Amino acid sequence: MKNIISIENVSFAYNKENVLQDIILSIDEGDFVGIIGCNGGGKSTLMKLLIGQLNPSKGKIKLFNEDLDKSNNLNKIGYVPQISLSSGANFPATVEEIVMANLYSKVGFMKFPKKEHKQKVKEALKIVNMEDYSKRLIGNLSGGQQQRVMIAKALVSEPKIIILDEPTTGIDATSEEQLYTLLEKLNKESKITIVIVSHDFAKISKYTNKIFVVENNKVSLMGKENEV
Ligand SMILES: Nc1ncnc2c1ncn2[C@@H]1O[C@H](COP(=O)(O)OP(=O)(O)OP(=O)(O)O)[C@@H](O)[C@H]1O
Repeated sequence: MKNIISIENVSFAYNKENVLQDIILSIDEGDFVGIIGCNGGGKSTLMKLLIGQLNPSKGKIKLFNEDLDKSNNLNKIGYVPQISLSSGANFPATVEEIVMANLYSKVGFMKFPKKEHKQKVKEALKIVNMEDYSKRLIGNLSGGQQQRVMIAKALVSEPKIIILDEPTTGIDATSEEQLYTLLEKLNKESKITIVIVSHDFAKISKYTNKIFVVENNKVSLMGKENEV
């Protein structure tokens, strides 16, 4: 399988606090990757390094075989950050506005979205089964529905990889199962590589083909590859 992300001996520290040390990690096209580990272990930090929001203090990250810091391919990664559902409750934006926000670079500054942009938003919302909610304020949706909108937002820019940081926090078991089923479909049918951070080992084991454990400043691969 084609390698799309490779982390080579990367270390990272916030000020003097060493969070990740000499880590090695490889993700191939079509992988469904789980990232687990204890609280404060460095999972979110690792995700932020993958999307170029943080830079390694040592080592190299490659995206599609190019140095990530010089790469033009960062737009091929869709990122669904850890969200606090309560903080978004009063956010005065509709579902379609939230998803459209990821097309602003295509729409252009101070310009109105064209028909084609609206169509893309509609298609992304259809994939996550939220097309009937496009005019609703984001704060008036359930936690599971808000997460689906965030995935539509990531999908609208047609990514090759989607990275999700604990997307099931605060949502019920049924919505969680639906979310994983949706991710599985995107992975199998749309061939999108998925990287998901979670505390739920049982769920992660069921859906992923590769699991990395972030622990004691290190990242190790669990012996699960090729089982699925
Ligand atoms: N912006 C920051 N500045 C300084 N330290 C930070 C910053 N962000 C995170 N840290 C510290 O880095 C360490 C790793 O944090 P990180 O958020 O990556 O862990 P995590 O594994 O995602 O945790 P959780 O499971 O609780 O979400 C923690 O000790 C945290 O306090």
